[in-house]
Amino acid sequence: MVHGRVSRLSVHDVRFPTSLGGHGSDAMHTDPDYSAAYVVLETDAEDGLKGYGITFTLGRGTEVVVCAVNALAPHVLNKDLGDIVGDFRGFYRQLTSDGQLRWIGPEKGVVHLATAAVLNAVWDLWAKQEGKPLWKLLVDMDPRTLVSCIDFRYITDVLTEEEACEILQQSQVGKKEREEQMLAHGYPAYTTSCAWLGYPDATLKQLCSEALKDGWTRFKVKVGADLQDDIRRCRLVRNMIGPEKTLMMDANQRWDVPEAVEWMTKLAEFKPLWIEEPTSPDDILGHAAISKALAPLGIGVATGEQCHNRVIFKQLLQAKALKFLQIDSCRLGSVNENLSVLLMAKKFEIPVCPHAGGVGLCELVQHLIIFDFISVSASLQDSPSN
Ligand SMILES: C[C@H](O)[C@@H](O)[C@@H](O)[C@H](O)C(=O)O
Ligand SMILES: [Mg+2]
Repeated sequence: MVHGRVSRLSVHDVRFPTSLGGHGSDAMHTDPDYSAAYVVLETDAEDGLKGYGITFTLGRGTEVVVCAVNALAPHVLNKDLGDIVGDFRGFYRQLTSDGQLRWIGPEKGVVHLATAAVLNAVWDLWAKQEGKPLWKLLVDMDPRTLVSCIDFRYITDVLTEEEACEILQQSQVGKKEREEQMLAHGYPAYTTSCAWLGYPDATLKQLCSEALKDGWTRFKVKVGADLQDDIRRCRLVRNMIGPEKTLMMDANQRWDVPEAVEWMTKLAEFKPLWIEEPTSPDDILGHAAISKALAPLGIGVATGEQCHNRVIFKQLLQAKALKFLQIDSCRLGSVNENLSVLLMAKKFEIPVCPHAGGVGLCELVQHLIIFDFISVSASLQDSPSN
């Protein structure tokens, strides 16, 4: 039983100097300091449990998100946790509809990142009070309760509450076996850690050979800044991993649409499974054009880490603009909004491969993707997450 009144919300600006070693660097973020706006919720309950939630940020951006979290705090403080999760859709709607704060969103940008951090902390506290990891809390929840956490506003043309329930009902078959499979074998993953853009070739080689020794079979390489560099680096990695293992490429929004097609045509010889974020994350039709042009080369488009909200994901799916959908546990409005995107992806039969290249993201998103496999997609095909 969830209980307690929220008595304190604190938010910390946590930063790691990753830019010093070029860790996390890509064609657009050349000096990223992996950081987080880190929220802690306390209640007056005697169990002493706290809820921890983050949103991923980069360096100085963190101070802006911390401000936004503080601006949202009055919505949470002195609220009964039972009331919050008992009407989670209403609470999500309350946070995202704040009459003054929504002007600097709505449901996008800093204010949405802050919403994610706060709601991630609420979910964490709920799971802790139930004595379960988050994925298990979700897996054990009945479909009606699960969908009652989702705000369906703006997506009912594609997914209604009834349809969402049906999807969850249908996936009840084989759920127990899939849960056992996850507990025994875990979820397949890929690594990005070998090939950040700022790494010299020697580092790339060393990390790649270590990753191969550790048993990795899927590798993502950063591309997009300089074509000749990309050709050299992709050749190096492909030669090291051999023809059978999987290679993905990530351009972090560097290109215009025709440029993306041209550039990827030149990198096609390295047989990438996908090109991630080839262009602006807001350009739905641009992604669709790139998808269409690259399909004959066997290259899929992946995107989502900077996709603002469920509406953009809805349109990417409607426009057949992506072959791999990358949810982010901190960019969308926490579990609540991610649930709606997982269900839409299932409806369109698009595999979900979460984004996790940042501090804390792997830890968070594993809960969502394990839930997705057990309770929604029921498939591991084409779905490595990093
Ligand atoms: C700045 C970050 O490291 C990004 O480069 C990273 O999230 C990346 O896009 C990824 O897909 O992991
Ligand atoms: Mg990426």
